[in-house]
Amino acid sequence: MSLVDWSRQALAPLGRRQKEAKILFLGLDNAGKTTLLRILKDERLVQHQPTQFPTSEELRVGKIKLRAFDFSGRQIARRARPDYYTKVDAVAYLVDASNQERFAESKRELDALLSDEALANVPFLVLGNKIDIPHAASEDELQYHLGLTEFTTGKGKVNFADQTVRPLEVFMCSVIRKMGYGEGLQWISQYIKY
Ligand SMILES: Nc1nc2c(ncn2[C@@H]2O[C@H](COP(=O)(O)OP(=O)(O)OP(=O)(O)O)[C@@H](O)[C@H]2O)c(=O)[nH]1
Ligand SMILES: [Mg+2]
Repeated sequence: MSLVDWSRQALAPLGRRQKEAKILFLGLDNAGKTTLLRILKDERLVQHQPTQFPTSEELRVGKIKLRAFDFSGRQIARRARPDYYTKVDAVAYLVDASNQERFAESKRELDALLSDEALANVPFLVLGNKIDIPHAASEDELQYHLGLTEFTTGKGKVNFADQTVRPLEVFMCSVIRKMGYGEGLQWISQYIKY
């Protein structure tokens, strides 16, 4: 930690600042992570270059303050992330639901994340994006291809008495139409504890 960072931390008023939850936006390249993050951040729909370096943004979902981390989905960059995997409160995993050819690849990546020790018990929101494209997979089809059919935990209110399973749900969305992801983020925000 640099001296500047250290003094900034030391001077932050204790307990006054609301805690930020840490959420990772993951998924293959071209899934729509950066487009979603930009819309959440400043409501703007912008065409992006593929992400090169991780960035982070502060967001708000309801009362919850989030620090969202956006990564490159390209394979070569995926290995460089473990540093970011500590103390994660939630993962939003995006899949391009219109690109059936990459479902198997997306499943492999998702499986690797779900079995990553550092992310054990972290709630996962799977967003099936691009449903504005006519041949996009349905929610059932996507669940099937990602091998999640048996593992989703329910979209309703949380039953906190049963905390033995990792919260995991699939929500379909179209980021460019600004629909669907709001419900997903509301759902996952129930699991973010303070
Ligand atoms: N049709 C459609 N296209 C979308 C949607 N969301 C994103 N896109 C497009 O998908 C492409 C990739 O979007 P990005 O947000 O850059 O994808 P990314 O996941 O950040 O990709 P990397 O940074 O390479 O990992 C862009 O051309 C977007 O405009 C959507 O809901 N529908
Ligand atoms: Mg990106």
